[in-house]
Amino acid sequence: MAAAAATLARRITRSGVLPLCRRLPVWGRAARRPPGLPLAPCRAFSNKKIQVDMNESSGVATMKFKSPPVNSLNLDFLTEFCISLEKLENDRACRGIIITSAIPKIFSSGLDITEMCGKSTEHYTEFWRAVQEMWLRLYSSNMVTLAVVNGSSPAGGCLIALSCDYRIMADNPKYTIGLNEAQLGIVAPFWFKDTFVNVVGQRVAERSLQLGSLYPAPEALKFGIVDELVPEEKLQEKATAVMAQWLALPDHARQITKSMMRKAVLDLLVAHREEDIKNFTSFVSKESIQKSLRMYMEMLKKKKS
Ligand SMILES: CC/C=C\CCC/C=C/C(=O)SCCNC(=O)CCNC(=O)[C@H](O)C(C)(C)COP(=O)(O)OP(=O)(O)OC[C@H]1O[C@@H](n2cnc3c(N)ncnc32)[C@H](O)[C@@H]1OP(=O)(O)O
Repeated sequence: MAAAAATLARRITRSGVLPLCRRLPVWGRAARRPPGLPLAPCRAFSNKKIQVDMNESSGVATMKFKSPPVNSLNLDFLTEFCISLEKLENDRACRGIIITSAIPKIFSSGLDITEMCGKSTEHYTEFWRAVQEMWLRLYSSNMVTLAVVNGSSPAGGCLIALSCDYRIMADNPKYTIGLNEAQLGIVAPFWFKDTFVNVVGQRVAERSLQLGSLYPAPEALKFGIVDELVPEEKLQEKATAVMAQWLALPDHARQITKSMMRKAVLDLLVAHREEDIKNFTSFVSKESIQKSLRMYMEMLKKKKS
């Protein structure tokens, strides 16, 4: 796993996001199975933290986060995420992915705060490169990406949802979503901000980022952070229907449009990747930031007692 991560990191450092030519638009890739053949069975691959099920007849994979207690995004998780995404991206049968959680009430708690506390500069560098890599791959994916947010989704968890093409959230006001970095005394990086702006617009993004707002599901819908609320027991049915609607179009037109809409934001991180890593490592290494993060973790633990 570590070797695979290193290879991924090396590749991205050398050439930026996977070149578009490798992700050429293809008309209805999954629809190429010769008519009359029996439906292919589902294929699955599972690592420690993410379960992936590929339905070959629909061309849709489901990626389920299963990293208790709260699907926090640590280095191992991020590495698995990138490897799974690369496998699916290279699978000509796969046209869409549904990203969801197997942990009740939690989609993802965001970046693992322990990865940003009391570690070395080398560790922060490796961790941040993996965070960048996850976003670059997901945001630039040629597949239709659908987030099924079936629980709370702060910060990095929200970024995953925002990076998808469409977001369905469970209709439960106890579940919250948003970029709450300011509440931790840290700052959402420019590409988190740009992704957010591309979804909700400048005004909502600015206010939400300054306040570090976490929105209960109904408010998240009101501000456009998610596209639809669905009763929890209907999420799967709805996801299948939404995916079918997106996949009814020729891939190439959708893919080129998506690339056109997202290219500027992706290019910016690719061009400033090393600078962004330096910013992160020097910011997170400051004693004042370490103190804020420690206090936040303590607050999380106290909340229980
Ligand atoms: C220049 C740029 C600089 C910096 C940019 C950095 C950008 C950062 C992005 C991020 O994603 S930061 C992370 C933000 N995440 C949060 O604020 C979420 C915090 N967690 C929660 O709010 C809740 O835990 C919850 C997700 C709503 C779940 O609540 P629940 O009551 O179900 O669980 P509990 O709080 O008891 O947590 C269980 C267990 O998990 C630990 N935990 C929770 N979140 C994290 C996390 N993000 N990282 C690491 N650990 C986390 C929590 O402490 C508990 O641990 P314990 O069992 O040992 O007490």
